[in-house]
Amino acid sequence: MKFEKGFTVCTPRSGRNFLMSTLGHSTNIFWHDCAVGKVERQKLLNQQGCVVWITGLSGSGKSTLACSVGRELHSRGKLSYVLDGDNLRHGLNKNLGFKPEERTENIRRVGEVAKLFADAGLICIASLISPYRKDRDACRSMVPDASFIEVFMNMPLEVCELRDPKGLYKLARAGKIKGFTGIDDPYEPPLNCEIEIRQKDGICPAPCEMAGQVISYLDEKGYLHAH
Ligand SMILES: Nc1ncnc2c1ncn2[C@@H]1O[C@H](COP(=O)(O)OS(=O)(=O)O)[C@@H](OP(=O)(O)O)[C@H]1O
Ligand SMILES: Nc1ncnc2c1ncn2[C@@H]1O[C@H](COP(=O)(O)OP(=O)(O)O)[C@@H](O)[C@H]1O
Repeated sequence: MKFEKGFTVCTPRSGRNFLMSTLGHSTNIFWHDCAVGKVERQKLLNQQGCVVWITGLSGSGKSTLACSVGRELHSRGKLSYVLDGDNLRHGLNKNLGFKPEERTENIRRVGEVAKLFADAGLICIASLISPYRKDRDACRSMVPDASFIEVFMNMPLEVCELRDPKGLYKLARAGKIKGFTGIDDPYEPPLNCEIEIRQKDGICPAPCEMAGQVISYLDEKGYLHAH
């Protein structure tokens, strides 16, 4: 019997029903449910698991915002975890470079990890350039119940380039880094983000102000309490 796309209910000799599936390169794999589910974990933590996905150019302030939000949530007794693109490339994603298909795989993996953290009941804050719209949209569609909150760091390239804390724009302009986002690799701004952080009268909001914008959104949408 077909259950849903890719899944078949099978009843082996034990008599217990399993969902058997074929996904990607994996065949004959089974989904095992556990007694404690997301709802119970969320009650324990008094919060709703979700993914706050911060996207923007290098130097736009993604990591700064991610850490400020994490600190503010911690001070309110809420459990969060930051998945930072640069940091994950030191471990989980160290076999990936910056070719388009490698960035796509980078985003896919982080999307899957973020989905697990959200299922664990945490407020998962992912901060990656994630320059391609289709990759971000794929992550959005992985997370259930519309609990994917896309935050666009809408900082002009000139501001990011002026900051250049790691000297990477300088290297990219000198042709010493190829395929640098915003210079010779595209950044596709979101069309449907939940939150946009931008300059006001040519001034970037302070980190605590940017974090306040995200925290207010989470509070208004009920993520900071169990339902
Ligand atoms: N070619 C190229 N383009 C953009 N960025 C580069 C590149 N090479 C190295 N770096 C450094 O890698 C950090 C971005 O990693 P991400 O995993 O967030 O990138 S991506 O989402 O896969 O595009 C990025 O960190 P942030 O400055 O924090 O964004 C850079 O430090
Ligand atoms: N709101 C802000 N106002 C002024 N400077 C900022 C702000 N946010 C970040 N910065 C500075 O900009 C630089 C890049 O920030 P960072 O968080 O590392 O960006 P990203 O993670 O997008 O590369 C850092 O030097 C940081 O101190």
